[in-house]
Amino acid sequence: MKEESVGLIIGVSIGVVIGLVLAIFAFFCHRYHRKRSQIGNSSSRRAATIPIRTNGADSCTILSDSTLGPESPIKSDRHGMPFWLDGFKKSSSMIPASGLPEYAYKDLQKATHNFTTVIGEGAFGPVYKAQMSTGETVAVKVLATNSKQGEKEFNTEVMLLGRLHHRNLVNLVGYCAEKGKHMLVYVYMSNGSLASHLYSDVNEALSWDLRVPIALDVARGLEYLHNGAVPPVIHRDIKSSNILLDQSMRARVADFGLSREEMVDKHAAIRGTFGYLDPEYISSGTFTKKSDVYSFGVLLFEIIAGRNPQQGLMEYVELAAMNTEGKVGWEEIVDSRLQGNFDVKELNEMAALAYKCINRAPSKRPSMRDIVQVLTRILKSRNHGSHHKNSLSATDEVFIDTDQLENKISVTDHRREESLDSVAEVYEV
Ligand SMILES: Nc1ncnc2c1ncn2[C@@H]1O[C@H](COP(=O)(O)OP(=O)(O)OP(=O)(O)O)[C@@H](O)[C@H]1O
Repeated sequence: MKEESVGLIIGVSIGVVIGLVLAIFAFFCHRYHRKRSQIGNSSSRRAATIPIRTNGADSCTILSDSTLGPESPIKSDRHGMPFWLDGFKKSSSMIPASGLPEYAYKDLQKATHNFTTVIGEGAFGPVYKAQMSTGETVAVKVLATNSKQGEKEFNTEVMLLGRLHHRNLVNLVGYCAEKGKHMLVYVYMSNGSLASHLYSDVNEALSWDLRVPIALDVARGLEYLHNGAVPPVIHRDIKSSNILLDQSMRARVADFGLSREEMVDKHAAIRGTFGYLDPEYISSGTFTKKSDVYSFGVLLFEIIAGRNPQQGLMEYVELAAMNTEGKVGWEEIVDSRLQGNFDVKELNEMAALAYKCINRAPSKRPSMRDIVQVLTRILKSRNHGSHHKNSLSATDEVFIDTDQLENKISVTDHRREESLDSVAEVYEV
């Protein structure tokens, strides 16, 4: 009996020990599997960082892989960084990211007759006209230097323009990053830059009738950048040589090498073009949408006067503004080549708008949306005759509070662009 109970106790003890071992094993197995599945989930949700602009202080949009979808072409390296941040070694990754096709070096070489068809030269490098074998004509900008800054601007253009589409922007149609060369391929603008029409002795003086629609085209391009693009874009270098004209003399905004989102960059060197720079930006180092508005105001005066802002245009404007004392008009600043061939009312309205844009206080400057509305109205009354009942005078403060409107009507960027377009279409009869 004694022996039997000892055996029973030993048996129970062994059973308990085995049970405990099994329980501990099962517990660790469970924990291990849970951890594995957590790792799996978190890596599939890990944020992919998509550089929107890599010029200067990088500004990024964070999208999760799940947002991108399982078939997302955007690949991250083991640190979760996109490949194309690493220079251009893996530039083909930019194709799906930018949505732009990559052109073959040899095709561009052939289309430009071995890079002999130069049509311009900018800070970025030479620009060539290229006749592709498909029949399309394009403009090819070749990055002249291998500097880091140049590469950054190349990256900026590809990433930025690849996602921006508007008929008043010079759309990027592709790029080439081959054989150590970096090239940007654009829609060809057969009438060259606005500057070449304002200042060239070869081209005839631009008629007044064309100047107002050109101003509206530029305003619409900028309005899209400020309010249609997600995230918004500030151009930072609005000037007449960055406005290009197509065969019907419709204008598009070009050159996004300096573009970036709104930012404070007190320590960075002032960038942009002398004569067009917002004084507030110079003193504070803060570049905002209103700094683009200032440059646009200078451009409007340049269009009116046919004078270069780098050669004292604004002093001339300030003198005229003092003389007018709000009563007379701006006739004295009009391009002398127009010799009376301009509409005085339109001129006064456009100059009054330009003067608002160059107000020293950014908060007193109109937004690009306001500007589009005013210029649209000017052209609308041109088409309807100057005695149109509902037309508004230049002195009326009619800037619509579109922010308030926006709160009421939630529209997608696309629809918003379309609705603005339909307002602006009015003059295109
Ligand atoms: N898409 C295009 N179609 C036709 N001509 C173009 C095109 N892009 C540029 N050009 C021509 O090449 C010139 C140089 O252009 P680019 O944008 O490189 O420099 P920029 O704007 O004149 O000067 P910067 O680089 O200093 O701003 C333009 O003035 C224009 O005459």
